[in-house]
Amino acid sequence: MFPESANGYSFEECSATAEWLLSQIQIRPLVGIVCGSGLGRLAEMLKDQRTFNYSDIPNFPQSTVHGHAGRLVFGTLKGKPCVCMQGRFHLYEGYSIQKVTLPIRIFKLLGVSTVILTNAAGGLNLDYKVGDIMIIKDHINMPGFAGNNPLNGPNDERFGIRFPSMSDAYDKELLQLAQGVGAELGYGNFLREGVYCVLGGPSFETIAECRMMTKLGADAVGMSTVHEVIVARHCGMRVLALSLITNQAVMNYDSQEKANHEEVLETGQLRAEQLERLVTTMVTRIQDHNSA
Ligand SMILES: O=P(O)(O)O[C@@H]1C[C@H](O)[C@@H](CO)O1
Ligand SMILES: Nc1nc2[nH]cnc2c(=O)[nH]1
Repeated sequence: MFPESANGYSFEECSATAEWLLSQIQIRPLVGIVCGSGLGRLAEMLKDQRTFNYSDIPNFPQSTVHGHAGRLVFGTLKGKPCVCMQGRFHLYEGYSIQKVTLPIRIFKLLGVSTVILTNAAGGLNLDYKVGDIMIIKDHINMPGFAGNNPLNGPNDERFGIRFPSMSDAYDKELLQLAQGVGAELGYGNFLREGVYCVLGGPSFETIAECRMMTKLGADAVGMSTVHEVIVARHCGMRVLALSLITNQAVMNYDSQEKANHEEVLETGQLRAEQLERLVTTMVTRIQDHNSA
């Protein structure tokens, strides 16, 4: 069925990883950041860094994708304690969905209350341009429709409830803050708000699939984030998620365009600085909450 069966890491295993990390660092992060494909430079903005290779962290999977460095970076952004994943895990790497989302539970156990996720995505909305930044207001979870949900398996109430709502997945206050900060920074003409649709990847989508997703109400398509959002909300953290539109999804049979990972990484480089400024400014303005 799905890789490595339904069961994830136990609360005790997650706690062991979190305690190992806490024993190595002085700071107690309040904000957790996940960097999308080609967007890892964000982690370099942190001051007083303490960096761990994923290979050195107990229970952590390894990054296998170009553009995902595979490092967990602790530090401060304008004085606010943060932890940043410089590289995330994806279903198509062959990891179970529980393994893909393990770091989010570790964030929670480290004391994080707000999670900011970034990703690279294909633009489905015909008004979107390459280089637009889309604040995610909602998602469509395609693997979830097929029964692949990170909360499958026994529920441990120490993380969260059995049946969490997802109608409030994306925090409205953070979304407004992102809009406000974006306007202040002069990003008005490339800042969007829309619906992200996740697929398993690693193949990019067909023209018919893109047309279908557009009809379903998706504005952008990608291969990550949603599973992390579900796990973050399950354990009560607030979520903001941003998609960088790195390429236009191919919607026409006459088109010669083909989605490719190189273009995704190149667009990441072009907009990295603006995305970094948006995230860092937001982090300084976030009010701390203990839970959502
Ligand atoms: O980690 P993200 O969602 O940013 O990565 C996207 C999806 C694939 O991993 C890759 C395709 O180019 O970029
Ligand atoms: N599925 C998918 N993921 C992406 N990540 C970046 N661009 C794309 C895309 O066009 N499709």
